Amino acid sequence: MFSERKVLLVVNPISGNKDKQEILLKVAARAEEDDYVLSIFSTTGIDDLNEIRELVKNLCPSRVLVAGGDGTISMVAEAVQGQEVIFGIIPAGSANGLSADFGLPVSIDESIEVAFGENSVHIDAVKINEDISLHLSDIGLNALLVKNYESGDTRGKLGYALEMFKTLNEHENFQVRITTDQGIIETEALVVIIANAKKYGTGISINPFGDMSDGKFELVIAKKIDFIETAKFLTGNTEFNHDVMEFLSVEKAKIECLDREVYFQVDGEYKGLVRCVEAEILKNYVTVLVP
Ligand SMILES: Nc1ncnc2c1ncn2[C@@H]1O[C@H](COP(=O)(O)OP(=O)(O)OP(=O)(O)O)[C@@H](O)[C@H]1O
Repeated sequence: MFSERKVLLVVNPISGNKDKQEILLKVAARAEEDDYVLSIFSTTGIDDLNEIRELVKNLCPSRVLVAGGDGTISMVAEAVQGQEVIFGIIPAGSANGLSADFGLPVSIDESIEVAFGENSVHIDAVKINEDISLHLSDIGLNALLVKNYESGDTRGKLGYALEMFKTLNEHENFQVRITTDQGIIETEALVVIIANAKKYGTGISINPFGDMSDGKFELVIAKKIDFIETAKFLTGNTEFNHDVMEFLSVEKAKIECLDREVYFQVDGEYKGLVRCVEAEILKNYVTVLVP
């Protein structure tokens, strides 16, 4: 039987290069106010998924709150999936793309208010090979940027900006074959994005059709760098030149890189080089507290 009054807070101590003390103190105060028994789990970066899964099974909290970036949020969503909990987010990463897509407030006080509130939505996830993505994953240019960022010395938005120059120089297009129930596309690509959501944490809206609860995900295929099409993206225009950009809304896809292995990232976590990814929607994956 799940207790109504237990809350687990999962904190990533290193995300976004931010001290989490204020969050811990404020969540503790709010939990006490609302008569919740609070437990805290601090991630280590090693086997967190299994440890949190076990902890949630044993503790039976009714709410699990996460203070971290997108990688931590996705990992905890996977850990609590299938268990009877609702999921609250206190944005504490460097980019916080997922939180932006949910329209979550950026201030700690307001996000704690939402995380202890009653308003929730079911959201889908995308299973990509063995990984779970709630937000945006991709192969190609952006995944190389994530790889460079992870191995760089500077965290936060400045870190991304510094690595962008290096990444644009290093990147090469690749040949890809994409098989869906809408047919087969074979093309050269700069990046293929598997998008459950709309925006990267930088605020760039990459998928104007994104809806995390619609039972589908989008494939965004950018074939080359084109400033006019990029400007259209940024201004929310959805009429694209199909020689440059292609969108598909699907439940399942197979993406094969034909000429070489390509960089792959899931919700901001670099996963290595891949030759093939298979993606499938998992409908109503978790329940998330929203404003
Ligand atoms: N205690 C820890 N020490 C080192 N790495 C950790 C620790 N806890 C979690 N991690 C790593 O943090 C990553 C997830 O970070 P997350 O996406 O939440 O934040 P972020 O916004 O990416 O933060 P940043 O942008 O500063 O990396 C995972 O790779 C995970 O292995």
